[in-house]
Amino acid sequence: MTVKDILDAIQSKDATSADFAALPLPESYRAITVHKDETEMFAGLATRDKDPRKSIHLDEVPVPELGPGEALVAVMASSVNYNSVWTSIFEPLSTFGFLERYGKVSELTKRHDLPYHIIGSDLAGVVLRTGPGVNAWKPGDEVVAHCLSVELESSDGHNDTMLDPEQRIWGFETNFGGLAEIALVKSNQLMPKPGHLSWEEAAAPGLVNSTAYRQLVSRNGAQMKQGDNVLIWGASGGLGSYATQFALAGGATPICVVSSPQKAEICRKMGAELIIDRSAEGYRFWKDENTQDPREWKRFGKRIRELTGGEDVDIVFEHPGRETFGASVYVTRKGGTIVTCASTSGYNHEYDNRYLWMSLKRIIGSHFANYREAWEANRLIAKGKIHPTLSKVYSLEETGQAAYDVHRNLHQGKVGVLCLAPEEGLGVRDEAMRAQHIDAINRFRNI
Ligand SMILES: C/C=C/C(=O)SCCNC(=O)CCNC(=O)[C@H](O)C(C)(C)COP(=O)(O)OP(=O)(O)OC[C@H]1O[C@@H](n2cnc3c(N)ncnc32)[C@H](O)[C@@H]1OP(=O)(O)O
Ligand SMILES: NC(=O)C1=CN([C@@H]2O[C@H](COP(=O)(O)OP(=O)(O)OC[C@H]3O[C@@H](n4cnc5c(N)ncnc54)[C@H](OP(=O)(O)O)[C@@H]3O)[C@@H](O)[C@H]2O)C=CC1
Repeated sequence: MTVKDILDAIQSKDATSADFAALPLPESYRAITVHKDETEMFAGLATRDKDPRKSIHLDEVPVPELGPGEALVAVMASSVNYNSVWTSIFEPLSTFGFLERYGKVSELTKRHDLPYHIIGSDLAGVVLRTGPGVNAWKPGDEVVAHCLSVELESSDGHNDTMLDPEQRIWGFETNFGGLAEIALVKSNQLMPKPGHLSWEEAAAPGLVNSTAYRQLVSRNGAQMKQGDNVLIWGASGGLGSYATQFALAGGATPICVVSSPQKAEICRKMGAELIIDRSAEGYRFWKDENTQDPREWKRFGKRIRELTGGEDVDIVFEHPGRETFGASVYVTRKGGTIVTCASTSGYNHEYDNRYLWMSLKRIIGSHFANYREAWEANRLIAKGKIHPTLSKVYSLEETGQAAYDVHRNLHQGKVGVLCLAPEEGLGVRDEAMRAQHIDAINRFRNI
């Protein structure tokens, strides 16, 4: 039995759940990995010069044992997230520490502590097997998976599962991720695959869409409302392309920050009208490595006021971190919110706290999403209210290049990866709905 037989079953129109359940599992499968004995390979290099193409490998690996509450999924497509870039450059720390720590939780979690890390935090595919205690999903189900892995043995996580002390990001802080032909997930990561999308389109939104939903829309985040002005950094990037759609769909006004006319055009195509090209404007929020320039914050704020007709922003959707955070705090309206989920340009932020406390602003930390938030975000995709922002699709063999593109900010929106899917465009089950939204689905393609 090989993965080819699995693919044949998925592509045959009449395979039933019983047929999938009867398919023997292969002994091994192909997966994107980083290697524990290479974690020092980039020592001494600047972040920018650490090249994911050198650390990312395509290996044949054994199928992991299936535990209670888990599912093995045949992965048709996945996508590249920035967390896989971090893993591949071993920053801010090697992810093998996470696997070692997880391996100590129980006899079963020991499986995760391996000399290789199978990475990837998105997938679209078909359930192959479910473990004991799984009733909601069965072999043959077409699914996407969100990346929240929780144990939920402590009371702490039972109001909001993101607060579980054993909360992990699957494929980053756990092994057996989605950039592979087969993945191991907890069954409470599974959600229905939107029928109007191909495998690679369905795999693209997952992580960033759920994150942007919690960060901007959810009561756990900024609770955006109609009429809010929302400043969105990297508005045509992974997170930003969903934040922009949420702002528009929710009756808010996005002020999109991008770094090229091409990216500005993408934002216009999404329906945004207020756009700032940070490269063209030449903002230098830092005079040197240690000193910010408040005059530049003010120049940025003035530009926002010009665009909004004199208003400041209610919410800043933050993730660049050190480079922009001082400006983000400054330009937020009195009583407004800066909601942050990352620090791509550096995690030691500096801002002038007088502008925070005197103007009663709030900083909210946000991280991924709980199952319900991920479900609601996926539901919006399934209803055609929010669309994938897939630009380019790579083969599994080319994942290193795909991660390099994201690391170097050469991409737009999301970058997809075909895993078992032999070509793009497969897996669409609802052609009528697709036809209704085809222009929006293709907005980011091949630009
Ligand atoms: C969905 C996608 C998301 C993304 O893309 S996010 C971007 C990528 N992710 C990242 O860049 C984050 C990567 N992770 C990290 O950098 C680290 O992961 C953290 C900085 C988040 C945490 O570091 P750590 O070393 O794990 O945590 P500690 O808490 O500093 O150290 C653990 C030890 O410190 C003890 N400790 C914790 N809090 C306290 C306290 N308040 N007072 C005293 N001790 C404390 C603990 O118990 C434990 O101890 P013991 O080692 O003995 O188990
Ligand atoms: N905590 C969480 O749950 C999550 C955290 N993240 C983190 O968020 C970050 C962004 O992820 P994602 O959106 O997928 O990445 P992308 O690279 O797809 O998009 C980020 C965008 O941010 C902009 N940007 C990058 N650097 C700077 C800078 N120095 N100043 C201003 N803008 C900048 C770029 O847009 P432009 O050049 O056009 O301005 C870029 O397109 C990563 O660090 C990632 O790890 C991501 C998802 C979930």
